[in-house]
Amino acid sequence: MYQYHCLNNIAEVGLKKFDGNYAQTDKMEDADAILVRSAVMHDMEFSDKLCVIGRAGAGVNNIPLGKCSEQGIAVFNTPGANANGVKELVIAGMLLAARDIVGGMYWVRSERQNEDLEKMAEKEKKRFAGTELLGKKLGVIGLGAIGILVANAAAALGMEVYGYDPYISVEAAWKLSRDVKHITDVNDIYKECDYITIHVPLMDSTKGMIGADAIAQMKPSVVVLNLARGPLVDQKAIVEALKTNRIRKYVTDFPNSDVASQKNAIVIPHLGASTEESEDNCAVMAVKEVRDYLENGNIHNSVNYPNCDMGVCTSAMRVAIIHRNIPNMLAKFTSAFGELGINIERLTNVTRGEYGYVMVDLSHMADDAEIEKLRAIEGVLKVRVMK
Ligand SMILES: NC(=O)C1=CN([C@@H]2O[C@H](COP(=O)(O)OP(=O)(O)OC[C@H]3O[C@@H](n4cnc5c(N)ncnc54)[C@H](O)[C@@H]3O)[C@@H](O)[C@H]2O)C=CC1
Ligand SMILES: O=C(O)CCC(=O)C(=O)O
Repeated sequence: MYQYHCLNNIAEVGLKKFDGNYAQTDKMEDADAILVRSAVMHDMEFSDKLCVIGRAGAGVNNIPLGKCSEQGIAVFNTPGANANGVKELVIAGMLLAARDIVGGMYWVRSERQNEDLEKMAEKEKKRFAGTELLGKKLGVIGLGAIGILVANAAAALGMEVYGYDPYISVEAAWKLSRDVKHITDVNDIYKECDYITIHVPLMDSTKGMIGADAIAQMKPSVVVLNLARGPLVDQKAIVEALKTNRIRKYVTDFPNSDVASQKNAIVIPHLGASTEESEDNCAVMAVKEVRDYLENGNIHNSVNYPNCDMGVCTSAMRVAIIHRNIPNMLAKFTSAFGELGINIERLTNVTRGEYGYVMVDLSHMADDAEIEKLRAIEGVLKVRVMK
């Protein structure tokens, strides 16, 4: 029986994918698996029992990846599962910035008892007028699951789309509309575009990516959109730019008091992935990944360990070993099994950066004492047995 613990609300349709071999626990220390959305996990301690964290979403900046890797805890996310939800909010954000729809709605509400409302509306509407998206230049920074959808949708709306992503995957490049102009210098986006939207992960290398230098190059009429993570945009610089009308609007999904106090900020309470569809997709994908890992040792969409798939074990026993990626590890494992007189029927060894992962299907069951010998090998971080 496996136990899982939810740090956030995880959609029911996903939790239902756990079968009778799983029970939910309120105690994190008892869990084999944790499911999480945005809860910040950096100060949490993890028990030796914990094998896997399933992030029902894309960003993993709330999870201490280094600590997890060192403790042999696999971390998964759900690439693309909420991308459409975010894309639609980005398009909505551009529309809300282009015309003062919200200001107009508030005005109508404030005058709702006025008998002349209909007539007044025709007179007052010029205060809320704006521009169209058609023909405007949109710069998309980061062409992953979300950036691609935004770029393609904007191109379909008749925008001139500039795309920048020096690390774009081949698969992503195939999905990108041919109407999207490939930009190799992000400064061209800052200088040229009427709308700029950022869709990169928050990492040391991307923190403050849009700062005072970038803003200084932008047109004063620019709208900057950040539905990725607050700190990607230097908060002091953006507040200053809003105060001095150096930019037209800032649309963000990440509220803080300073930004929310600015007249030209459109601030949303982290709603990008808060749609029924995105929540369901993320939960279902996360549970699937967690189950495949716990039951079969297979790794898909891990952000800290290499992908690995040996299907379902048909041998007497499967052993999965997370280890440091240092010389001679494989030789130590195979000779350990040899000394025990256990035949290896299948073996996969994959590495990623500092870590390696070995899965072996064995002809005979190894007992607990024999498995302990594997755990004692220097460089081994976690050993799991699946029968
Ligand atoms: N507001 C919300 O509710 C949501 C926000 N997000 C945020 O959006 C981010 C992106 O999500 P996805 O598109 O699903 O991730 P993704 O991993 O599919 O795409 C990220 C892209 O950024 C690119 N990239 C990395 N560093 C870059 C740099 N310095 N310059 C340009 N491109 C760079 C990568 O090559 C990759 O193509 C997530 O990391 C998360 O922080 C994601 C989902 C929901
Ligand atoms: O679960 C959520 O609502 C947060 C979504 C998000 O920010 C992400 O997937 O990176």
